[in-house]
Amino acid sequence: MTTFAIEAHGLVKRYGDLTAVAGIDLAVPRGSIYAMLGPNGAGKTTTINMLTTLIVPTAGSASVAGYDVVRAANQVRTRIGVTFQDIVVDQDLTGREVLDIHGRLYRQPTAVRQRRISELVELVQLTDAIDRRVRTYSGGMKRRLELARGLMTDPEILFLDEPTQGLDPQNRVGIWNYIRDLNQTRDLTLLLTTHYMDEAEALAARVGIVDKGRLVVEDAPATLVSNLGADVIRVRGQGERDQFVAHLKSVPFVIRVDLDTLGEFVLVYVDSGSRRLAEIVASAGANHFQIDDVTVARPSLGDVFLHHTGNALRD
Ligand SMILES: Nc1ncnc2c1ncn2[C@@H]1O[C@H](COP(=O)(O)OP(=O)(O)OP(=O)(O)O)[C@@H](O)[C@H]1O
Repeated sequence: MTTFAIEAHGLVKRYGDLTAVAGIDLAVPRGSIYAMLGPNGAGKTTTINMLTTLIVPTAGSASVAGYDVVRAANQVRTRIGVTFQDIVVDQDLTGREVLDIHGRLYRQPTAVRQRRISELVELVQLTDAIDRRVRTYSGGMKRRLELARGLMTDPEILFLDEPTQGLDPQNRVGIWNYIRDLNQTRDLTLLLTTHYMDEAEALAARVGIVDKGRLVVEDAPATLVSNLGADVIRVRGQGERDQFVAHLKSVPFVIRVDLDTLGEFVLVYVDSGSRRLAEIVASAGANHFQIDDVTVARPSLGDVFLHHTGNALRD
């Protein structure tokens, strides 16, 4: 048994001239939660589709649960669960029928299917709704049913493509709790994609930031953030901005300087915002930059994304 549930080396997917995934390396330890964070079109779904054997890589290799995703695709399939971004089930079916059909696809005997369904329905709290048509479910209930479907075959590894897309905050937190529970109580490895920074931060031991088909940086969320600096001073104003920025870059306690995507704010990463604020304000004045607005905050994963890609993380 390898220590990694998911491994990828130089994974590439091209569609004609378009490179959807441009060489991704991954090593996700067994029993951990890994989040791929990136904007729409970054290549997250394509990566998941390769890892779950739905599409064949153009180049590179990957193994899931110790099996090669191309040469041993069937072995991989019996060890994973997948939940998709969109509800893929026929909405005229009842929740129970959806789960039952999924079990049949995997040739589970009737008794096993029935046992799994009653266990999972309780787990995702759909007991009262399980015999209703999926069409009548709320968005949160459909997601929970998707989770249950992904778990029908008792997978070692669960892939979740944007598990809380389109849900309200309360439902999102509910799904997060299920995901955490699954990870802790069943030692399930989870790989999820998201473009919500709070989701990656709340759930994942490690976050890989994906942009334009590449993994630009990967680490524990707290490490990614603290590498930027303890605090970020955001400054908006008018005048000699370039001169101000050039000066900041020469100040010893300034760890990094970025501009936000609109070029509106100068982001000054420092060791201590409260201690350095007065000096930053003074140096703006000395460099002919008149401050309109200044705030001090802890950096976020959004700042990490901006720093590494030059873009804001947006839908
Ligand atoms: N079957 C396909 N044929 C052609 N291009 C594709 C195909 N699938 C994906 N792409 C392109 O590959 C790129 C990556 O898409 P992908 O869906 O993997 O991104 P993503 O990060 O999952 O985005 P989202 O958050 O919107 O799901 C996009 O430019 C997309 O248009």
